[in-house]
Amino acid sequence: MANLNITIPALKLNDGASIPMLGYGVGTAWGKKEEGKVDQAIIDGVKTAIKLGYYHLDGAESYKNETELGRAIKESGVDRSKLFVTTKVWEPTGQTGDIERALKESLKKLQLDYVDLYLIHSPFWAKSEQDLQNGWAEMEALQKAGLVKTIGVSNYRPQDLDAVLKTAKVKPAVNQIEFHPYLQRLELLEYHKKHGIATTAYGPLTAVTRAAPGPVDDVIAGLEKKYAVSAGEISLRWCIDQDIVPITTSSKEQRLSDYLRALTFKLNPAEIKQINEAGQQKHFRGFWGKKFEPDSRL
Ligand SMILES: NC(=O)C1=CN([C@@H]2O[C@H](COP(=O)(O)OP(=O)(O)OC[C@H]3O[C@@H](n4cnc5c(N)ncnc54)[C@H](O)[C@@H]3O)[C@@H](O)[C@H]2O)C=CC1
Ligand SMILES: O=CCc1c[nH]c2ccccc12
Repeated sequence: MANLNITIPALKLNDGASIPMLGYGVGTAWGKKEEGKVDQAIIDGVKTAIKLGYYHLDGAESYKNETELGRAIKESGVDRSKLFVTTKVWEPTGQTGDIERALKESLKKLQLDYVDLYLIHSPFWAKSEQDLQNGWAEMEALQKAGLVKTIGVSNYRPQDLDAVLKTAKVKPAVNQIEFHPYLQRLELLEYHKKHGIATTAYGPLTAVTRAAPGPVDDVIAGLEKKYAVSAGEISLRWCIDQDIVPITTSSKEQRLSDYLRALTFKLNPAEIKQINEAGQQKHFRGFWGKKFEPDSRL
C-alpha cells in the first residue's frame, strides 16, 4: 500500500479555529445498536485512519461508539493537540442542562477534556423556535466554559439557522449536512456563505456508491481517467474545491489510503460545473428523508 504521507490541509472557521479538509466518520459504517460491549474493530478502524493521517475524527453520541473512539485516540499515540475531534449531541429534551450533561458523558467516554467541535445532531428534536434558541444558548455556554473549542449544528435548514441567528451571540461555525452531486443544497450553501458558516459534508460518495448509476457517471469517468484516480476521489475533491469539508469512512485501509489521493490534484471550475450540471438532473437523499419533507431538496 502506497503511503502518501500527506498532511491534510485545513479550512479556517469563523471563530479562528481550523478544521482539516477531510474527515473520517466513525458513524454509519459501524453504527452500534447498543453501547454495551466494546467493539475492537471500531478501535482498530479509527487507529488505522489516524495512522494514515486522518486527524479529523467525526463521532456522535448516537453512534454509541465514543468509548471506542476514545480508546483509539489514546492508543494512537498522536498528541491530542494535533487531532480534531467532533462529537454531536443527540436529541436534547429542551430542558436547560441537558446538552451539558450529554457533553460531559461524551467527554468521559472519549477520555478527553474537550472536543474540537460539538454539534447539535439535527434540528428535528425542537418543538419550537425557542427550543432551537435555548439549545444554541447552551452550546454557547459550553464553549465559554472551555469544554468545546468550536460549536456548530448538523442537518439545519435555512429556517432553523434563521431561528438560531435571531438570538445567537456566537454564530454556528459549522453546519454538517448531506452533500453530493445529487443533493447540492444551493439555497443552504448560499445561506452559509452569507453568514460565514462552514459546510462539512456527510455522504460525499453517495453519487458514486448508493445512488449510482446516474447522470454524473460519464463526467466522473472522464475525470477519473484524466487524474488517474477513482470516482470516490473525484467526489471528495469536488467537495474540497468548493471549500466544503467531506467526511467519509471505510473499514478498508486500502480505500482510506486511496482517498488521500483526493489531496493530490485539483478540479478546474469548468469540471466542477460539469459535475454540478449533471448532478442537478437527479435528486437523491440518503439520510433523514422523511424529516426533510415536504421539501427534500432543502
Ligand atoms: N450528521 C449526520 O446526520 C450524519 C453524519 N454522518 C457522518 O459522515 C460519515 C460518512 O458518511 P457516509 O455516508 O458513510 O459517507 P460516504 O458517502 O463517504 O460513504 C462511505 C461509505 O461508502 C462505502 N463505499 C466506499 N467506496 C465504495 C464503493 N466503491 N462501493 C461501495 N461502497 C463504497 C464505504 O464502505 C462506506 O460505508 C459517517 O461516518 C458519519 O460520521 C453520516 C450520516 C449522517
Ligand atoms: O449521523 C448519521 C445518522 C445517524 C443518526 N444516528 C445514528 C446512529 C448510528 C448510525 C448513524 C446514525
